[in-house]
Amino acid sequence: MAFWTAVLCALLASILGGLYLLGAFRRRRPTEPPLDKGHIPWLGYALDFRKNSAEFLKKMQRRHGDIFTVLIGGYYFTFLMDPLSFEAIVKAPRAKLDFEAFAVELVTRVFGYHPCKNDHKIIQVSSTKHLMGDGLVVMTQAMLENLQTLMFHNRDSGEERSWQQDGLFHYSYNIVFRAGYLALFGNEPGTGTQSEEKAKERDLIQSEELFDEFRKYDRLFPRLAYAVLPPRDKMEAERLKRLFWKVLSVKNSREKDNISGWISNQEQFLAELGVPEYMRDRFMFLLLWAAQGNTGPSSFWLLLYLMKHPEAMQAVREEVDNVLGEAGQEVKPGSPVINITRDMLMKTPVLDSAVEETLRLTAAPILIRAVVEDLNLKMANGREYALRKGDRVALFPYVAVQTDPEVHPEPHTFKYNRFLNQDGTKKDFYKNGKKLKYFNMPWGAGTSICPGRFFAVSEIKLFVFLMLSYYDLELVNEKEEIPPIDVSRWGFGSMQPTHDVQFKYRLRI
Ligand code: HEM
Repeated sequence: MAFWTAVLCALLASILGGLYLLGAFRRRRPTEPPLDKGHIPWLGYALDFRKNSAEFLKKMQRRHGDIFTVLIGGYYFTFLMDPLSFEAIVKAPRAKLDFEAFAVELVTRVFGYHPCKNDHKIIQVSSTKHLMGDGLVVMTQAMLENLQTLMFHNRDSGEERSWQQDGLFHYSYNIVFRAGYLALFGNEPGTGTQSEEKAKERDLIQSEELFDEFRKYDRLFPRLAYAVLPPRDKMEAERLKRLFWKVLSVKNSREKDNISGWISNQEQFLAELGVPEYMRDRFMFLLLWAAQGNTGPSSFWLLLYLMKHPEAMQAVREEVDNVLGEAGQEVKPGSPVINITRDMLMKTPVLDSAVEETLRLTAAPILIRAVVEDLNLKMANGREYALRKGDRVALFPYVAVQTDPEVHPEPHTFKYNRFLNQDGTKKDFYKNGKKLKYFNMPWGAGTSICPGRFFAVSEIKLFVFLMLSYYDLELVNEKEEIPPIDVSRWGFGSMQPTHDVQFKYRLRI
């Protein structure tokens, strides 16, 4: 009898435990945000969220207002949709809201890298030194040289004087990815003129191959991150991961010239902390992904918007020509390639606004923090909400602010000078009559803000600068509409189009 009682108790306990895990007992407490668990136990709204996060969140916002908690794949996410209240999340101390807990899981799954507790600090220190200030001057120069090698390697062959055709997304992503990769991870070594030419040739070939493999991984990435890859794609992702670990390995990098301080410093820091070499190889893959997965797509969108908006193209072209003129440079036949310095890139308010506008429309990260201890969240309207330990808090600025018509009128229209006042100074943005601190958040915010943002903007601007200075650009079909955003990638940074757009380019001189 006692035996059967024990079995019954164990059964009951496991059923109750199972139901608890499935979220059956969770009820909204009086001070908590509205709770919506959906209809599927444990999964909650995972399928709707995964299908189109932006549409799902807009629907929830209409239903529940500016703060709500939803169940997604076993986790309770509280979404805060009021940008006036973002500060409370962004500035919360790590002891209360932690961004790393979530990142650890993702990074292990997608890069095979097991984070150590100093990673974030190492990234921050190296980025401040090498991707900002004086470090950025060096990186801008390296990026420029590699862009020029890739874009003009057959300049004298006469080939580029006639119209060339390509997909604009493919072209932009390819060039910006490869130039960024070479600027960060170094070039093939070459000594003497002959072998220098050979080294450049090897750079061209190797970076092209790497880009092809990167794109394969890129396409798998959203489903890999959500852990929903079918077995065959999972195997392919595994193959690609191993390939990147090998190509970017510490051992291979020792053979390179011009490896950036950003890469070598971080590798050295990890080595000093005793992180084994095979794990450092994996970290390099993480860095490649973070550094090269967004800038190419963003460059594509910017060029496309400029081509679809002649008044924007004209304004940016004029600015680029003026900056070149002021620096005493001109693009003319037989002249050496132009030199674009960091200083020159600081004198382009119109291009800056066009970049910012492009990112507003096409960069859509989701910021996620784990709630480390129970806490009260104070909203800008004075209301307070209790957040539970173990839940997650999330911001999706693309919906909450970047496309809010009150903050950015006609939010889905590209306006190249949206971020500028008449006198060329930077504009302020308001909601409910209050000035917003967070009105565009392509880089995230707070401790997890993108440490490569200044370099990223330099990369995009250099690319556009060169494209506009050297080439006439036209869409093959001028009437072609701007393609929609691929909604499967919401939350991962720069969005990609559902399909490419054919364009033509020809040397202007
Ligand atoms: C248009 C281009 C880019 C966009 C839109 C972008 C956006 C972002 C965002 C939204 C995050 C994380 C936010 C979060 O988790 O809260 C991030 C992280 C990061 N980004 Fe960027 N990024 C870009 C380019 C770059 C470049 C060029 C580099 C480096 C050369 C870079 C390096 C990193 C790194 C290392 C992290 C992780 C930081 C950490 O975990 O401590 N990014 N980026």
